[in-house]
Amino acid sequence: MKTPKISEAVVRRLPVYLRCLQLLQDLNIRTVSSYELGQKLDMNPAQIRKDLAYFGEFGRKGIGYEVDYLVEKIKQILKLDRSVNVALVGAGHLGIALSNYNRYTKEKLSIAAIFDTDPEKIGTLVGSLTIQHIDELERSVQEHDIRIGMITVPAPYAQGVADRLVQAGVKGILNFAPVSLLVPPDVHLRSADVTTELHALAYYIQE
Ligand SMILES: NC(=O)c1ccc[n+]([C@@H]2O[C@H](COP(=O)([O-])OP(=O)(O)OC[C@H]3O[C@@H](n4cnc5c(N)ncnc54)[C@H](O)[C@@H]3O)[C@@H](O)[C@H]2O)c1
Repeated sequence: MKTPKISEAVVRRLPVYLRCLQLLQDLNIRTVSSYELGQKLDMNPAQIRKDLAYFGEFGRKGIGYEVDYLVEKIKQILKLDRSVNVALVGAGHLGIALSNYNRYTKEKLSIAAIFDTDPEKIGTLVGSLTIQHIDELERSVQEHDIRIGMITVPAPYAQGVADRLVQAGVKGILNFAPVSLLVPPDVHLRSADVTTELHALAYYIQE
C-alpha cells in the first residue's frame, strides 16, 4: 500500500497512539474506542478519529478499533514493520544509557552500531555491540543499511558528526547535543533536549 503524504503533526501523533495501544495489548485489551483513547491521551477523540481515518477505515461503529489490527496498521504507516537500523555516535554517559535501553525494545527499530573516538572505549562491548572507531562509520552504515543516526557527543563535535552521518547516507538524525545543527533538506533532523524542557517548565512553576 502506498501511504499518502501526511503532515508532520500527524506523524508526531502516530507514535503516541502506538505506544498507548501497545500498553493496551500488554493488558490484553482487544478493542478500544476513540473516546477511550482520547481519555487516556488527554486528546480530543475527534482528532484521533480524523488522524486514523486518513489511512483507511480502521474503526467499527459501536465496537471501536481492534487494538492488534491498529497497532499493525500504525507500524505499517510509520514503516516500523521492517527493520530500521540506527547508529549511535558518542558512547558516553548518555549514549550508553540509550544503548542499554535499546536492548529491551520490542521494535524492529534498534541501534545496530556504536561509534566513539576514545581509544579506551573502542573495542569494548555495550550489550552485544562493539564500540567502533568513528572512521568505521561510512563502511558500517553501508553494511548494516543504517538509516538513522543518534548524536550523543559533546556540542563542539556534533556538527562534524552530523556531516559524517549525512555523507555516509543517513536520512534521519536525532541530536542530543545542545547545539543547532545544519543538514541538507532531504535529511530529517530532530533534537531532544531535557534542559530546554526544564527551562520551559521553570516558567510555569514559579510562585
Ligand atoms: N538532550 C539531552 O537531554 C541531554 C542530556 C544529557 C546530555 N546531553 C548531551 O549529550 C552529549 C553527551 O553527553 P554525555 O554526558 O554522554 O558526555 P560524555 O562525555 O560522557 O560522552 C561523550 C562521548 O562522545 C565521544 N566523542 C567525542 N567526540 C567524538 C566524535 N567526534 N566522534 C565520536 N565520539 C566522540 C567521547 O569520547 C565520549 O565517549 C553532550 O553533548 C551533552 O550535552 C544531552
